[in-house]
Amino acid sequence: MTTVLETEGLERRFGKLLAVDDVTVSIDSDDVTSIIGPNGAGKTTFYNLLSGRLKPTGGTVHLRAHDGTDLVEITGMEPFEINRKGLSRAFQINNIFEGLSVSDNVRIARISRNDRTLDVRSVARDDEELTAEAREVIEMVGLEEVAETKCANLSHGDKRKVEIALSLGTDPSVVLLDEPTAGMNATETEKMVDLIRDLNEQTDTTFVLTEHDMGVVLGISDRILVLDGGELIADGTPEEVMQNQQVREAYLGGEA
Ligand SMILES: Nc1ncnc2c1ncn2[C@@H]1O[C@H](COP(=O)(O)OP(=O)(O)OP(=O)(O)O)[C@@H](O)[C@H]1O
Repeated sequence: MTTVLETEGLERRFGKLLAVDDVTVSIDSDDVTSIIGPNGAGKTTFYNLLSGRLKPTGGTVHLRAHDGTDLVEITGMEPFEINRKGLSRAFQINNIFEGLSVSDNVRIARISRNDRTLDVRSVARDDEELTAEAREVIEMVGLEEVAETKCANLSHGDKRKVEIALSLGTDPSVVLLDEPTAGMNATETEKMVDLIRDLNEQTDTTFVLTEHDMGVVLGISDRILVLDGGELIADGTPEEVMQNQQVREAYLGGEA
């Protein structure tokens, strides 16, 4: 077991409200981890604290960088710095350049990763390397057939794959996904679940996701973290979490 991401006593207050309340977790690199909880439980705030969009009012966050052996503290860093350290958040499609092809989108993600500038000459000079790197990422997510298609013309499912490709293009140690199957039909959902599981197993990247669809959560997760009222009320395997009485009451209304 290798810890890739760790929070200790993480807290975020908004006035009197504790949106994230003393959350301590360590995420294992072998696991696909899902974060669930009812509306307002603190999932988005937790993600925002991990990715640097919000500063915590207490506690710490540590990350194992892609090429590093030790955990480094990322608490309070700016989002771009955290991204450079190896934590990438895949937003729901809105960071894709719709007018560009899949391949060009991934090339841009690689350029930002490699500290290359968007200067045309430097892109041209690095062209072969960049193209090979982009192709590798595109193959990882299974978008070879639409590599030269403009993103605006892709299906919803393929756009979500591009979003994952953009994250992978930055060589992350951890990718945070926001509801990766939202808006997908059953076939697309199944393919996305398989893709995330395969990538988690076959790459050095660890996937963490928030998801409302319990079918997806149970199908994809090695481990589930349950937030309620900002507190971590359960942390375990799907079986353990589904058996947890507090989870049944708080999250599933005691019906499960
Ligand atoms: N910027 C903010 N200012 C004040 N309160 C906030 C802010 N952001 C979130 N909150 C509050 O913090 C709590 C947690 O919200 P958060 O969005 O993190 O929950 P969530 O689990 O992501 O919910 P959902 O599933 O509905 O997206 C809620 O009570 C919310 O109203």
